[in-house]
Amino acid sequence: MYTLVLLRHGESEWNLQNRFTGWTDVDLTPQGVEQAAKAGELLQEEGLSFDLAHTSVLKRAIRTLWLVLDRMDLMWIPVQRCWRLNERHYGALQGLDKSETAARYGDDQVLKWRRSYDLPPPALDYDDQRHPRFDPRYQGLDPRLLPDAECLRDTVNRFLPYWNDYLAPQILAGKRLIVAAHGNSLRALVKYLDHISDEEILKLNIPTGVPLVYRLKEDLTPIESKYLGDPEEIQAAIAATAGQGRAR
Ligand SMILES: O=C(O)[C@H](O)COP(=O)(O)O
Repeated sequence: MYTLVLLRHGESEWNLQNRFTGWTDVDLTPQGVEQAAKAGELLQEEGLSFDLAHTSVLKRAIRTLWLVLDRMDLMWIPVQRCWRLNERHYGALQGLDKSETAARYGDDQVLKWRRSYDLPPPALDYDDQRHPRFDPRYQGLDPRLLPDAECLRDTVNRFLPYWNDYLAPQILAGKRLIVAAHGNSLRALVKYLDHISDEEILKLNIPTGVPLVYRLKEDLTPIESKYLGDPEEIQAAIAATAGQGRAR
């Protein structure tokens, strides 16, 4: 049996402001910092440890990982960062207030943009200065790989090569991994691992800063998965995440 830990970053500045974030590189709030340290504590209390860590190239996930590893006295383990673990690209919605967007386009439309498998949000303009092609961290990549908006299917497709090339082989080699990433890049992984249907994935919300522990069989199919922490608080955090896209 293998163990794999997934962790969405702690609360970010734009989570707090309820704005679509995607590839925008915002930092953690003080509460997000606290959530990350608490996640480290919970992981340690659970008796877990790690050999390798993976994260995106966005600072809310990187800092969350730092705080977890610091809390666990594991700052020395190798960390691999990759754009393939980034949040789903939210296209032209990035920066907009989620509730205001729902008031304008309707709750149902925003739910589809946030949670459907195959409906991408409106794309960022190719010449928009926020387009990833202008960001130095993506300079070495084939520009055709860079998204201007993604539906979850697109995120699954860019995430899977990372699973196949790094995560799965490392787990099979006996390495204990933690993956600190984002609400929708982790939905992509959970969908893949748990074989969640395109319809059911609409209902999956992952809260900030709560470790999700998977136990996997030898063939990497899940035996079980569970969040660490107080079940009521976790349910409330999941419901709050789901509710962010409704008009007030
Ligand atoms: O990119 C974002 O706005 C959040 O990290 C995830 O947002 P969502 O829960 O609205 O998909």
